[in-house]
Amino acid sequence: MNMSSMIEVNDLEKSFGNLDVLKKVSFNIAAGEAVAVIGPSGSGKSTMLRSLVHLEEVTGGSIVIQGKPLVENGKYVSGASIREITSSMGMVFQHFNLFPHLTVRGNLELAPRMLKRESVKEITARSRDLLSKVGLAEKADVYPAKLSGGQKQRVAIARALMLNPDILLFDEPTSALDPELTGEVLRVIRQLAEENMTMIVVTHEMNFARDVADRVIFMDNGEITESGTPSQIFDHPQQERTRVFLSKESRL
Ligand SMILES: Nc1ncnc2c1ncn2[C@@H]1O[C@H](COP(=O)(O)OP(=O)(O)OP(=O)(O)O)[C@@H](O)[C@H]1O
Repeated sequence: MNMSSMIEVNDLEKSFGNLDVLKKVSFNIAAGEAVAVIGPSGSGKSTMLRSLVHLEEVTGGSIVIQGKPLVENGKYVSGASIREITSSMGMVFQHFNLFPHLTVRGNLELAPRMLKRESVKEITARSRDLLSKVGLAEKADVYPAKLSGGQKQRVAIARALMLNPDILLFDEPTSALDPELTGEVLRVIRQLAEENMTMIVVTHEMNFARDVADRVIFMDNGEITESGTPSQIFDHPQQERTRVFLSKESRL
């Protein structure tokens, strides 16, 4: 095993009935790498990401997280190990998934308080720090309904950071936002990348993928058809399908 490998995926397969959504997908993510996953709608990007945190069952292949097997021969390991392994990963969803009945601070503190790994004092200190980090210190006692989409997503990122994840997974974090609100969210993700957080970002934001990612993975029809530096993918795409996709992406 490569010791700096945070995620190793080999021949991952997923079918919904007759539909093969992931067809022997393989990739590695190194510690500190920021990887953007791009590709046409329905190509399997979200399914791939969700498989890493057991939000999907898979039908074949293996996943190893920080040297620990999570999926072997298409089967997740036992329940306790799944929770232990997936707890090293934080996930941010397209639709924020905040708890509407909890304040911003309540959203951040819920999981750490339930886990009881540290004192309430430590938890409240960290939620204050993380809300400052995402520029929302003054919103701690507000309910999500009172926030803009961009603010909600920044709360969701702070919440994901509360459990000190080693890896962050973003599933189209700006796709539900009005264009004028994407910048504030992308800035936070960019800052995390600059701090060398290991991350996978599924995105339709081509400029972001080009500027922030260390590596870009292109998925098409359930397969990784290209992987390389942003310059390799955007300036010299090898595959005709990649060229067609990039030329159609209106935000490029
Ligand atoms: N629960 C499900 N049951 C059946 N089919 C599903 C299910 N979830 C996803 N699919 C199908 O799997 C395929 C891949 O979906 P996925 O969401 O992973 O693609 P994607 O690349 O993330 O697309 P997008 O960019 O539109 O979000 C699609 O054809 C989708 O319709």
